[in-house]
Amino acid sequence: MGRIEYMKKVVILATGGTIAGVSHDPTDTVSYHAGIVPIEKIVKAIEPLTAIADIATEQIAQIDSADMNHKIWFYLTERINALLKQPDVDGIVVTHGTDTLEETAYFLNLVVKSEKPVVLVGAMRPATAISPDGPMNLYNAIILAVSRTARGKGVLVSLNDTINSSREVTKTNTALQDTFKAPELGYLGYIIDGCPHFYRMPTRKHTYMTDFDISGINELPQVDIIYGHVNDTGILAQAAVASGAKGLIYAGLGNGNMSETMKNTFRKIQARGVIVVRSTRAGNGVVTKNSVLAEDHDRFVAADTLSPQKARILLMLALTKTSDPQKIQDMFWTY
Ligand SMILES: NC(=O)C[C@H](N)C(=O)O
Repeated sequence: MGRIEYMKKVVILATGGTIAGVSHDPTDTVSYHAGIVPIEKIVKAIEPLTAIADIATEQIAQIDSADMNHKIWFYLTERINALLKQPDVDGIVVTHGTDTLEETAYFLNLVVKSEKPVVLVGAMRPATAISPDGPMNLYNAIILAVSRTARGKGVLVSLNDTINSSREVTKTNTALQDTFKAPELGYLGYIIDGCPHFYRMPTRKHTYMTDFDISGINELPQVDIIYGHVNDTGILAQAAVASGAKGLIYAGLGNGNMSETMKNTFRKIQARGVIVVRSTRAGNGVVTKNSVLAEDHDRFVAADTLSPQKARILLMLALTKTSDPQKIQDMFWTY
């Protein structure tokens, strides 16, 4: 391997989160305010970054990721697509709060149109902690963003020395640094001593391979998530539709199963043209077109291995193209 001939360029789009968080006491790890420290200041404090890339920063937002919204998603998408069209930009890093990071990552995974690396990163400890995780996480994210091996693998998520696919990753622990995992399908790889090690490839279509283009639209159809439980009444599902939902994700029991009450509720809702997707509250596993619901195969869409919150994103985008349940089912087997 020869020397790097020119400095690769990475643009960091900062949205806030704990990586930019401030606490009163440096020993606090969960009591703090997210989204305070400007990205420029964070970058300046990480000396080794200057050796690996030419870095530009844009402060897109400064929020706790609980306040992430579709408007910011649209703007992020527009910026990322425009920046990645520039020949001098090699990759993008998005700093983000961890609570909804996986949702933004999967959304971008479906709407960014480039093979160049896009990496989402955050932190579990605020910037003011005795030993914050943000600086190392950001360093690793930049490493990935300039890496040839990260190209064409869809939007990636990197925290705690790991590399995850945005489709599969989820936050698994409320407070610990070791929280971003794809519990069942596994990490794509690790970053060790500033070097990415990939072991797996995402197999589902992403980024430049998808059919989704949001450049001509400015809002997504309303899709709500209904959480399944014993003695479910269907009232919340009906309320969602009454308030304008065009699609519902059912975080169902086991393999997307449901009570007779919910079957009847969802059949009526589906007959009105609202798309009903069966997902699971189990946290792992594939939701299939199972035999228990055989007579409803054509009525309800199966979410495959997507979590309810990611199924919601795919359904919103699918509804920008079609409201045919069969075509939407195909998209759930594809993305
Ligand atoms: N660790 C974090 O970033 C959590 C924070 N509440 C956020 O999502 O913005």
